[in-house]
Amino acid sequence: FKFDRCFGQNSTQTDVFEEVKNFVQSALDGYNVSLLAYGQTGAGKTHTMIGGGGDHQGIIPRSIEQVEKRRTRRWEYTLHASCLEIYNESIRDLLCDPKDLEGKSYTIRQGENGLMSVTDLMSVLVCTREDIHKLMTTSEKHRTVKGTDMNERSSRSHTVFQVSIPSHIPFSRVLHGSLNLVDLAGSERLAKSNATAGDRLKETQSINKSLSALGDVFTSISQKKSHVPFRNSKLTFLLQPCFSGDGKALVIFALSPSETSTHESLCTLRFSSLISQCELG
Ligand SMILES: Nc1ncnc2c1ncn2[C@@H]1O[C@H](COP(=O)(O)OP(=O)(O)OP(=O)(O)O)[C@@H](O)[C@H]1O
Repeated sequence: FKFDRCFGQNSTQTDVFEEVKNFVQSALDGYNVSLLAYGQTGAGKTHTMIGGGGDHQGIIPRSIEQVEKRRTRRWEYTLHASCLEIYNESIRDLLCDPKDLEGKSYTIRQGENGLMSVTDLMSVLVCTREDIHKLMTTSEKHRTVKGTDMNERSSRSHTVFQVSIPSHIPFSRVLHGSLNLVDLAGSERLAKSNATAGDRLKETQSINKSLSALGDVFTSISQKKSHVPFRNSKLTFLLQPCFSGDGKALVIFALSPSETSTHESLCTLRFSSLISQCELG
């Protein structure tokens, strides 16, 4: 397998972030940028994307901060953030109090400019570091996490942080870039997480189906097919602008060092191999 970069056990999130810094900033130049964390349960996707406090902040808070920092007096832009999860192929607003979800209908719509929007989704203006932290705390509180044999706080959904960035270049046009930071649900086999019955089984089947739809999209792109099946899952439909046209995508693969995870690690590496063959626009 060939990688762009490999980080070992002693790497810090700062090492990883140094690599992605310039990438996320291209959202300011009008690109639809997505950064996804992929891997089996417990491998460290959420740790990488969300992280903890202080020096242990993950990629999501660092990226939003990084983009916010580039504001100059000549280059005006605003950051509007929203956060959703895709659970059993349904969208939930993670910034909305669960008590207030009744009557809301979350549907993905494609605008005339090709960009996606989700109806009824809450969007907040982000101006300061405190705004980012508030956003992270609220969404963390509302995410669907359950204990499995592999991770006592396993994410059972795909979490998508979206930042839309309309920016006005003086005497020029308005750009509509976006940053989509995605913490994917685990890619493990059913038996591995012992999710073999009830709700947990349904969740895992739904996760596997949508990850397989993501794989189908990358297979079609790598084979330069005229039809790419974006509409086969909510996740791929939502991220369509990032995987075509003015899109940019970067995937971080999280691997478990344990020998018992060899099968899952190989599957993850095969997926990474497929993605490295894709050319976007
Ligand atoms: N690089 C790391 N350094 C320290 N702790 C880590 C690291 N990676 C993961 N962990 C810890 O391992 C546990 C599992 O990690 P995490 O929740 O990020 O996995 P995940 O891949 O998101 O799993 P799931 O798909 O089940 O949500 C957590 O307690 C996390 O803090």
